[in-house]
Amino acid sequence: MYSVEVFPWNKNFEVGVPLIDAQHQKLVELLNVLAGHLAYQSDVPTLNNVFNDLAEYAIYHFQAEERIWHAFFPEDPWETKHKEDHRRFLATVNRIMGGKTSRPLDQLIEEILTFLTQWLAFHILDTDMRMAKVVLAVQSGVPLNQAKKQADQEMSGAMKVLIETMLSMFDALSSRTMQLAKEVVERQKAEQASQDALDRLQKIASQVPGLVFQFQRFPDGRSCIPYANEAIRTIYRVSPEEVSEDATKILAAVHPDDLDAFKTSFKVSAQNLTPWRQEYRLKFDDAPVCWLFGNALPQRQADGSVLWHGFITDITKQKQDEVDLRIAATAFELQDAMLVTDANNVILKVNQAFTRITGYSAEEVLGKTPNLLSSGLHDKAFYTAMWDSINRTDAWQGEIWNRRKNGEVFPEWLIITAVKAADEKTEQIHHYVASFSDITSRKAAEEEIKQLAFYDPLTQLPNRRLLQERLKHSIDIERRDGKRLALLMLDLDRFKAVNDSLGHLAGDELLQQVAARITARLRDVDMVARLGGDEFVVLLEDIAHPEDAARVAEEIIFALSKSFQLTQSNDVQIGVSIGISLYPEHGASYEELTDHADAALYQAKDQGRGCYAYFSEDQTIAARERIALETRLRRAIEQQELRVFYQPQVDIASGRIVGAEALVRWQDPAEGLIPPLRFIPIAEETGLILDIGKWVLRETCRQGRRWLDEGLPPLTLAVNVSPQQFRRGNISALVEAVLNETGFPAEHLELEMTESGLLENQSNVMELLNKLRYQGVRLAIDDFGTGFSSLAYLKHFPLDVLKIDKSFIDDIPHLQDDMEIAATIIAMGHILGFKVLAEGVETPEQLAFLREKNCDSYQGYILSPPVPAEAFALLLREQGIN
Ligand SMILES: Nc1nc2c(ncn2[C@@H]2O[C@H](COP(=O)(O)O[C@H]3[C@@H](O)[C@H](n4cnc5c(=O)[nH]c(N)nc54)O[C@@H]3COP(=O)(O)O)[C@@H](O)[C@H]2O)c(=O)[nH]1
Repeated sequence: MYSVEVFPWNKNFEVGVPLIDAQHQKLVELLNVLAGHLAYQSDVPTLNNVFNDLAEYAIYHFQAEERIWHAFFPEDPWETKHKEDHRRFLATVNRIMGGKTSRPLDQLIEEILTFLTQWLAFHILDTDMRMAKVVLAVQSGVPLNQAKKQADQEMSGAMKVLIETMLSMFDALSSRTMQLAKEVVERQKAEQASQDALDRLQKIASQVPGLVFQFQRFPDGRSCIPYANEAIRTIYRVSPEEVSEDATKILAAVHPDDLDAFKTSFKVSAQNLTPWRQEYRLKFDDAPVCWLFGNALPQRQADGSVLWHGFITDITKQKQDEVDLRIAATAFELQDAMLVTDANNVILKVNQAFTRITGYSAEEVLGKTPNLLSSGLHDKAFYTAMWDSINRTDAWQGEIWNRRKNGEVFPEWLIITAVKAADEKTEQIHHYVASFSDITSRKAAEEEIKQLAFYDPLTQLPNRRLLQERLKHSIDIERRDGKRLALLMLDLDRFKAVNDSLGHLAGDELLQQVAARITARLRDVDMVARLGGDEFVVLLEDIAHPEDAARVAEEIIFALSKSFQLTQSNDVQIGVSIGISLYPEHGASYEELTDHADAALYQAKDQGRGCYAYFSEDQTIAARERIALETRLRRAIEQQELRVFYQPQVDIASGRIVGAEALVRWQDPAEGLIPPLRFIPIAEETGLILDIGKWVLRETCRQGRRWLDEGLPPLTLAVNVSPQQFRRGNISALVEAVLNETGFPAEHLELEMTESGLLENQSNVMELLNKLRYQGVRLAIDDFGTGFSSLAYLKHFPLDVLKIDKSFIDDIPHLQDDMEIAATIIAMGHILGFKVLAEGVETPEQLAFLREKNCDSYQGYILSPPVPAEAFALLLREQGIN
């Protein structure tokens, strides 16, 4: 509650009646409260309350007083006047209160205060005091009138003086006291307002990211920080209090390299009263350097000092970003071409290196896609794999061929990186950054290095190192696949003589031509290497038979035996010796195979020039024999030394010859009749079987026609068809041509094929057999039971005859198993609709068994071995007579 002590309660105010004095004291309190409200300029509602309190209390007090006076002065004029004074008091207070809305508040309060003061002086200190004295006298037994006189006398002197003194004091004091009170209130309000403003500012300052401060510099050089927000603790590591009187600690934190500039900047700002703006660093031993930016406005102070108000922000991150940007900008303009696209692959930015490498300026490519660089050398799968990688791993790098503006295609090493949004959750790609370098020269250098490291500079053939690596790799593959390879070690004969007589240049030229001739004779999968001097090595991969290596060796020997045309001489003759080692027979490493091929080379040389030898002598002999036989067989075919023999096929039920199997023989002029088992395998290996098969078919059909024309009974003539014929020859076309050519009826021709022949040609065998069937030819399965096929499998093929292999017949009737197998084949064959023929029947027991098992037919020595056509015709004729 506001309270200004206008009238501090005084003992002199007491009338002597305790009840009344207590109430007077309360009234004076209310008076002072009112004065306080005047001083503090309270609002109307508050004043209303005070007035109401005053009026209520006055009424209460008046009633108390009046009851006392009435008890002592009933119907006395003093009592009447006293009551009259009380009514006037209330009327005056109500009047003043009634004017409170139309008059200035302080005027109103002053008026009531004046009134109350006078009331205190004239009513309380005079009337009430006087009446109290009377009451006290009457109580002590003094008659009323005498008591009144005594009271008048007592009140006339000192009390009057007191009242007047008090009133004049009030006049003098009240206005000043009120004035002072008003000033105090004004000041308090102003202070409150400025405190509020300061609180607000501090609140704002505490939220400012950075340091808000005042810095003061005095003419004598001292400085201090009168104000700093809390940020000073984290930035400068001091409290605002530590530097409020002395700013030295701040200066101590400034980086030594920036200190002079820091001080100078304040000096200049102070001199010119221009804003202080400065970037500088702070240095603490235990932390990285931090960058600050300060900005403050200076004001000259009355004492000559300068006071800055401003703020300092930490710009370390910004500085780092600037550095990063500078680095990025510098990096962007380095040697590698750079290209930035948006998420749709539209080019947004390229650097100068891009222009230098591609020939396209930035203006020419911005807004386009990198497709304009496409060389067309990569297929769709390449780009699909590339984008797959980018989508999966956000990056791709590799070699790619692109096209320059001038059309030139060039290799580049390309790195593409997808740039995603900072918000990792969205995973949204915003840009692609590609950098690439032209690797034309690098590739050329790599190629050159590779060439030097792995190739012989004279012949451009692989060198020892490359051979070694390739052989190692090949051994791994062959081992896995169970295949074999051969290493041929070559040594040129008479090369030294050429070198010595015609010079090194001629020698070099010869070596180059030798390299070319060897290369020309090899398959793509093979390799020829030059180890140095006149030493060459040939690596043959995946060879089917050991003698294949010998064949290649012979071809090379032959190729190098022809004369060479050199610049200096037209007719240079050399030769070559070749040593052969085989994997896996002769070794399983480069060292073993080369050592053994080398050893074989010495053996070859021992046998005279222009020879080859295997590491194993047996193999050399076998290979040479086979090759010799092959050579002879070729000649035999040319010389028409082949013959067809016929072995009768007999119907078991009737015992009559119903057909014959055509079997080839070689009638060698020197050696005599050579059986097919000696030359058919070689013919298969070399492909000669195609010619032989063709000849046998033609010869058989011609003979068959002749027999028909001679009136012999019609027969089924069976011709063997090798797997090679199925695979490589167009057997259906051949059959058609031969039948047309010879006039032999298709239905009398039977083609025999082995199970393996069928299995090897699975993909198109059904189609082929159907075709042959359609042509009217009969089809038989030879050697049934020796392969892996089952009857269930064979039933799918359009076959007519099953030929039980001789091996199941041989031990009948001695081997129960074979008998059961033969019986089963016959039974099952019949169920599946095939005719069954037994091969190699030599004994009556065998024949009896077959008859018992209802086998359809047989062939075998029991009747006749294969015989020439004339002999077979005799058999037929004899049968006719019988
Ligand atoms: N692709 C071609 N293969 C042919 C051709 N001519 C023959 N051959 C195949 O050569 C293999 C050996 O034939 P060959 O020496 O003629 O032997 C046949 C018969 O002489 C022999 N045989 C017949 N009956 C008996 C007998 O009672 N005892 C016995 N020890 N041998 C007998 O069986 C051979 C017939 O075999 P097959 O062809 O399986 O019916 C042989 O595999 C011929 O196929 C040809 O022109 N092309």
